[in-house]
Amino acid sequence: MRTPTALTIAGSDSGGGAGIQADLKTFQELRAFGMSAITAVTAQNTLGVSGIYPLPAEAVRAQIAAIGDDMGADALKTGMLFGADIIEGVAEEIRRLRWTRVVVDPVMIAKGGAALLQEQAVQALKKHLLPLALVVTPNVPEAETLTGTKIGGMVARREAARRLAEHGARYVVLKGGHDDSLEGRSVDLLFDGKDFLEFEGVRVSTRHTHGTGCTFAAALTAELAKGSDVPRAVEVAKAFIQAAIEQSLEIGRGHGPTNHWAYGDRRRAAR
Ligand SMILES: Nc1ncnc2c1ncn2[C@@H]1O[C@H](COP(=O)(O)OP(=O)(O)OP(=O)(O)O)[C@@H](O)[C@H]1O
Ligand SMILES: Cc1ncc(CO)c(N)n1
Repeated sequence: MRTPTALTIAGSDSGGGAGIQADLKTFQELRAFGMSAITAVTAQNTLGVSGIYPLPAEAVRAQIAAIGDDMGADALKTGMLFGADIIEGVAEEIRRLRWTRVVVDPVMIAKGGAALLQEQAVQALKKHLLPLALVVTPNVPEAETLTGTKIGGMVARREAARRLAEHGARYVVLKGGHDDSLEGRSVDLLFDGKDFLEFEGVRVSTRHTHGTGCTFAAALTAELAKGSDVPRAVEVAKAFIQAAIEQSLEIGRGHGPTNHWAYGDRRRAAR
């Protein structure tokens, strides 16, 4: 069998819990060959972001072109893109290379409040990238920014998912990490343009949730690279992040990373 390949176009997290580092660890755990195009370097740990150093849009395009013109990618995800010029360059490369298994994680703000996407870049994301997305994976605040509406509970989440699909994304996963209206549960909503599916997990009481969104989207991308359809890929991604949050590593003094090998450990133990 040909080796499945997965590409992440995202920012580097020096702390290793989010961004490129979370993505590559997740790809590896799920047996997809991981490749990366770095958009920005962040100085970051479990306490917060202390520096952001974006790369020129040209450098991001060159990395994507180097991969696309030789190795190809069975699926890709985008994470922190920072600026409108980077977004436009990424969108042009995705179109040029005719990549279709595209997961757009519309990363905007780090847990500590640092802006990972410039305000004026939100329009560029909507205009250039959402139409290329097979799946878009906003959390609740990101969906609020993208739709310009306040999202209070499950009914509002469904409405927001419909609106996001109108921007061109084929599937929308509106994640539930920030929705504490459902006591004891964290429920992700999948919309395919017609029907809704819900993916439910037990809400873990922990502060170690740094990089949950990146890790979830990376697991989804790895499964798509291996040929899964979107609902199945979301199911695996949900199980992957659930294990990674439950089996926390207790690293750092703040919001620690999730455990990227927990899902694999569970699978091996179950055999
Ligand atoms: N405390 C929790 N317990 C169980 N699952 C959780 C918890 N927090 C988040 N999740 C799950 O983790 C995944 C990511 O969701 P979340 O909404 O937190 O993403 P995010 O805000 O984009 O993450 P980040 O910005 O930290 O990378 C979803 O599948 C969500 O249901
Ligand atoms: C580089 C990077 N990407 C994404 C996130 C969101 O978790 C983060 N904190 N850092």
